[in-house]
Amino acid sequence: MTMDKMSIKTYPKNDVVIKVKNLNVWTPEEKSWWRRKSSKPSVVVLDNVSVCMKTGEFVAVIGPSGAGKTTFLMSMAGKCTLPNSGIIKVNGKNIKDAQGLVDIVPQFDVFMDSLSVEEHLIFMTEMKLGSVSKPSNKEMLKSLIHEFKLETLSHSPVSSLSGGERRLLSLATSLLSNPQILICDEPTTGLDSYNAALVVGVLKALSMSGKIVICSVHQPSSDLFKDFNSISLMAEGKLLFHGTQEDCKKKFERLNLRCPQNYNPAEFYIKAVCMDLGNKNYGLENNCVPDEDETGSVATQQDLHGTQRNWFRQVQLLLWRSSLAFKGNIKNYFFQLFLNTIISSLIINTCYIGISGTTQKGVQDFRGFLWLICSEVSFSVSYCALYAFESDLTLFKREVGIYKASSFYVSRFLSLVPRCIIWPIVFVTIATLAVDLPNHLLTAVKFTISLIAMAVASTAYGLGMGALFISTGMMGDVMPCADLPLFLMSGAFLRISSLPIWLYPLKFFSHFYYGLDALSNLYWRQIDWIECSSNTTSICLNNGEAVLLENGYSSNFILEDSTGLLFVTIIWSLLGFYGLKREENKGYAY
Ligand SMILES: Nc1ncnc2c1ncn2[C@@H]1O[C@H](COP(=O)(O)OP(=O)(O)OP(=O)(O)O)[C@@H](O)[C@H]1O
Repeated sequence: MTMDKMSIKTYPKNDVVIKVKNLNVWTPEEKSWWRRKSSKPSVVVLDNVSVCMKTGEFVAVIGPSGAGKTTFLMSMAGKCTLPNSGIIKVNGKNIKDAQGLVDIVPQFDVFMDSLSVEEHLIFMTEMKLGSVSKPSNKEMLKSLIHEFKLETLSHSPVSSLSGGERRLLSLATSLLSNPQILICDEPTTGLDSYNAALVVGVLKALSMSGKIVICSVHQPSSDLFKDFNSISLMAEGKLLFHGTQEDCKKKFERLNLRCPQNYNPAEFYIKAVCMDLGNKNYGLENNCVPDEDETGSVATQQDLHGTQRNWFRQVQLLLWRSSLAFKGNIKNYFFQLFLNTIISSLIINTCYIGISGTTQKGVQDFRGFLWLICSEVSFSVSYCALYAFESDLTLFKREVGIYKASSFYVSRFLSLVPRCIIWPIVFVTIATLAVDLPNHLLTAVKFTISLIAMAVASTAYGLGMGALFISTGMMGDVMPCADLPLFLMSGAFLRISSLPIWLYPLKFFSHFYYGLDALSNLYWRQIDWIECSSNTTSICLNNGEAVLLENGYSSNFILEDSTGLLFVTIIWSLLGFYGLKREENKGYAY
């Protein structure tokens, strides 16, 4: 596909202007908490940048490494995460009010890799535009798939795409909302010359269709470089030049810096500014510097929340996407089900064969049995939930603004609910087969319902822990430390009645306690008589009530355990949501 053949279906040709005035960006000063002295001083990243770009401009932002190109692009897209000052306006509107007019394609493409190209685009269309069944949205989707030559790939998983194809998919995704200004960070880096030409061709066609296309480019070949009609030359956070290729050439020639024939002009300019920075004044060739009296601000990514689908639709769409990812991963799911439930319940079943709580020896065994089914279910679901956000954190931070953090959290939680139902059913069915349960079927059903409620609370606990420690990656280290006091509160290892008074409130946060309390009550309340040997010298527990009393379990267990598990679920969900929101506030991932 060449640029000439490429004819991006347009999109109304409206004039668009982006003006940047006195843009300053700096890194925050870091102070160590034990000394007042700064441990990392603030560094200027962009130094008083002012520029104006107009419809049809295809801008190459060039400069040496660390010049501030990415920061400049992110600021213009309203996604800069560093402290900043200055004004950025699109068509006279403050950038934060210019929602949907600007979109960015970052250097690294991030997708949910198990989705197919078509599924990804449908998800994005639904999220950004609305129902794909609406004729205009259907038409937009079809034309983008066609223009970007993605038809043959539409059923391929994103993970199987080449670098160039992923770039095209990123571009198509950004163009769904028809932004007037498209910003691309190093769109050709890592691509071979064919794919680089393909991508640049597409971008040039877009600029010719009336958009402003701004790209940072690293070492573009001479052939590619001449496709750009504007250059922004940057070094050390300053914008040294902005204008046409011809003007740039003249400017350098006036400074006696002549690009040798057959030499790549982009490389020449970069080399020149690297060697001569500070000695020569390149001047800013910019024909529309913003008016003095203009006021406004640089938007942060949080300001740029465009129109979103309603919350329930967001949850539904995110669940749909998770289900697609799940379908691609179904083998793993069954393997986990086999290992976590079938194998471990078979082991328990084998070890506890024939036990009954009606003998003194059986009391100890049955207590152990109840603890094991409780802990196995809880640990398997909570540790699975612990890592649920980790793999998708970058994706979530890329999609900030498209949907709410709360809908992402809720959809992730809901996607784990089937596990909370299937795991206990399989576990209880197998594990209780060999033990002696009074009213076997009914008791097993009651066990299953209690374990399902406990599994939901354990999932909330795992998700909460995962979200709170996601950025440090320390959730796997922290969780066992939190598990210890929580399962000590279960009453399986330490009588609850013998807990020190100050530790007592902790039991109200323990899902292990509520789960084991429910199972114990369900079982021991049905044991009216426990055999006591006549020659025993120790205290004899002669019925189930006595066992419950000795452990310190509650008498009003249905109400206490159900409200307790609900309380634990809510507390951990709120903590987890706070953790996820904190990640969202850290800003866009670029
Ligand atoms: N979040 C940040 N925290 C600290 N320093 C930062 C941050 N973002 C950028 N910088 C610093 O700002 C300077 C400019 O970075 P930027 O990524 O914008 O440069 P660049 O021109 O895009 O570089 P390259 O061509 O190597 O990608 C660099 O020195 C970088 O270390």
